[in-house]
Amino acid sequence: MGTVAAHGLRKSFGEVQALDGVDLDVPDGSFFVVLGPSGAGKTTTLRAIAGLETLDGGSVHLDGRDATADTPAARDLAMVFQSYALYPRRTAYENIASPLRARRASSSDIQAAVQQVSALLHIERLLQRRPAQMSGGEMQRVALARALVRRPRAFLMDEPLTNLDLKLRVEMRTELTRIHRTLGGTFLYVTNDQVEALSMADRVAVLREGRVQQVGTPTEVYERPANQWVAGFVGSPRISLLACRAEGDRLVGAQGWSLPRPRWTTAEDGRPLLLGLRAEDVSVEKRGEAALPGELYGLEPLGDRTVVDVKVGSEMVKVKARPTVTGTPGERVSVTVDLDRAHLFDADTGLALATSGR
Ligand SMILES: Nc1ncnc2c1ncn2[C@@H]1O[C@H](COP(=O)(O)OP(=O)(O)OP(=O)(O)O)[C@@H](O)[C@H]1O
Repeated sequence: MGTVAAHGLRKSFGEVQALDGVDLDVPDGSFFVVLGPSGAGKTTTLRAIAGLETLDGGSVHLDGRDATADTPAARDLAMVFQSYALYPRRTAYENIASPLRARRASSSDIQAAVQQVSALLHIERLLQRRPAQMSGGEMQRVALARALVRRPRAFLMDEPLTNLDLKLRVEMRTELTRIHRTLGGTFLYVTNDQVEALSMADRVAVLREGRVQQVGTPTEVYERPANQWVAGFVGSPRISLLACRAEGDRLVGAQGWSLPRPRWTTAEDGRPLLLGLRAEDVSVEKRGEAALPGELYGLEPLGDRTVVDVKVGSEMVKVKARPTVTGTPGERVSVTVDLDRAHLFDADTGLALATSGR
């Protein structure tokens, strides 16, 4: 078993309210990612769960038992940090073996366990090297192996891929998902990288200023963001938000445009709203009924696609287009909107509007 539950975690550092009532329910065997920007409280949350931080309030339950007062060792959790924290004078083998030695396992058991985890991480050829003789990515694998070699209740991982170059990071994302599937333990992983969160997690909690904004599958968080902030934080290019209000069967933009009111929205007339458009749900290539008149502002070629910036009045809409798209700044264009995929937020509260039947 490996369920981790944190309820109402509160922690301040002087003036800074790092955790402001964090609730997390991490199911046994899940790959659970806490996603948030720098300073959101991700590390503090992990440290609190690990027992490394004294809390101002809240509780931590492990496998259903209150562990709030337990020592870090009694919690039986393994931490992996972005700094590898390997013993510099010991070989990779000795580093990986160290948690088992501390438990006085027999040397044949240690050898079998180190071999098994090294095969899983493809690091057999590194076992006799010391940290100074390894690359960052290799050290990261050894650090992971050291965490994985014992079977803790859960693994807590604090941005473990941050120090790797892009290629290795992409590789390690796939590796971690594979390792999770092979080992079947509970992974609680924190990151500020939405691609990591969306690609690896089976559940994501989005954290901002010490508060959980939304918990859901990656698809739910992306497709049905609970509020304007989550919509803006998750997704690249960033979602475009246009000020508007509902009037009868129309949606009327502050910049003078008007679109048919989406059938699914329950907004009352006149309330200030924000229309959220993801770059893949709009296009500049064709004209249609639901179109925003605009002016081409710039093109950002990204190889497999080009992001087109279109100015609609004084607001900007980002459009994902084919790499072959052409245009000159200043040119009049029209942005076609897939209204069934658009989002509406209350401009005052930032909350997503209740939808009917979507
Ligand atoms: N020991 C400390 N003393 C004072 N302030 C702290 C301490 N630890 C964290 N903080 C503050 O608490 C807030 C949350 O920090 P935390 O490290 O948990 O954020 P984070 O989401 O992990 O950020 P990052 O992605 O940059 O690591 C930040 O404002 C940080 O400056």
